[in-house]
Amino acid sequence: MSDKNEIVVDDEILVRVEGLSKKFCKELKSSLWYGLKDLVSGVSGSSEDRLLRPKEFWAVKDISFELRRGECLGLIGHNGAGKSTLLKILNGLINPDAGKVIMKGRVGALIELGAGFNPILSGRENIYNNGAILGFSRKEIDSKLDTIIAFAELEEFIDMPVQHYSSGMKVRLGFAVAAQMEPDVLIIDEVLAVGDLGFVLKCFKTIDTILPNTAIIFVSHSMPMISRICSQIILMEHGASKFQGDDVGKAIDLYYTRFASNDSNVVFDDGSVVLDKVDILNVKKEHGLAQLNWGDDLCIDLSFKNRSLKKLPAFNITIFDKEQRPVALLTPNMSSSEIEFNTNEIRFKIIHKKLQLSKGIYSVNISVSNLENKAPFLRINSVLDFQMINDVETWPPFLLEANYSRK
Ligand SMILES: Nc1ncnc2c1ncn2[C@@H]1O[C@H](COP(=O)(O)OP(=O)(O)OP(=O)(O)O)[C@@H](O)[C@H]1O
Repeated sequence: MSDKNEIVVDDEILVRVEGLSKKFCKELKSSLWYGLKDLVSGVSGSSEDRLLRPKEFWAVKDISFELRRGECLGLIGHNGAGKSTLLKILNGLINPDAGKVIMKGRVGALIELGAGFNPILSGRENIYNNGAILGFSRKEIDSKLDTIIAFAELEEFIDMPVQHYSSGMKVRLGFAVAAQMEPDVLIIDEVLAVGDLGFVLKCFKTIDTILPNTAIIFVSHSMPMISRICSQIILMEHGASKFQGDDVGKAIDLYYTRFASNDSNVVFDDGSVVLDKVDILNVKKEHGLAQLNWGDDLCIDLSFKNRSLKKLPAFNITIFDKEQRPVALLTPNMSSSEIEFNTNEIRFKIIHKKLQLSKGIYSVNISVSNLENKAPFLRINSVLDFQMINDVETWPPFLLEANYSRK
């Protein structure tokens, strides 16, 4: 087996990770006992490292990747998938049980809110501390200080102890230090989500600026953010890689598919009408999920039991994307609409021709209300999910058909 020092990292590759694994124990008592046993027997590095003992599990399992300057790796996955643990190993905060990490150059990291800061020191003193850790001289930090403080927009509070900063202020300072110190490798965990929109936009602008000279590893649950900056993705599940590659759209689709559920949620119900059946017609289904090709007709079949309505109500069908943003409303019915309505049931089909929603998973909310005064009778969220299939990757919610012709 080759020794860690023998591996030659080619010039361009800034991060090389090989077969990285980390196990944790679910129970404190066993964890302490194993820790003691490992200390005594000095098993670190032995073949036993690859085996799980009772109550242990793999938080990170056999992860490998390479990253060059200008590349941004997105780590995505459900809560507890192992993303932060992987980042902490990369940043040297915890040791792996197996595998190797080779990093080149200066590593900037924004991992946990406030981590890397001494809470009793001021923002200014922390900038000097962090700069020194990154290998900058006092003179070099002096020359960057004003830019960092201005970027963090903390001029007024820079001499206040960091323990009194708000979450957003800590993130501003952390990102300003990490990004303005010209890192070769920049590691960013979920923390950006704490900043306000203005700061997040500023961070993205900075990431765009430094990316050509930096390798970035970025963890987020926000798929718009991931798709905005990442050139490759690892989708983690229970520590292992479920998908790895540069097809960012495919990775995000897979991520969303894991959260697709048929659980509907009644949010308002006065008992006057009951949903009996809802389905999408003329589609193929995979694992119960209706699949439409881009440009297909959307045809929803609906039946309600009528308990007490005397008049035809209004039906509002809203389509949401997987981030739960409303993307479209189907035009509500009018009193003249051809809906089968009687004292027992209400039945109809609702058709939208040539649906041009972008690739991805969507859910449908239904509300039934009084046609005249809009008073609600029934509202059900996520009454069904469907998936739009398309070869074309698009991030805006619609891919609208367009014809190009001579003037
Ligand atoms: N020090 C620790 N001791 C024991 N278990 C730990 C420790 N740190 C993390 N874990 C466990 O490892 C697993 C992975 O956690 P991790 O924080 O890496 O997940 P994550 O993908 O970053 O999740 P999230 O999206 O919630 O931030 C979880 O089951 C967590 O409980």
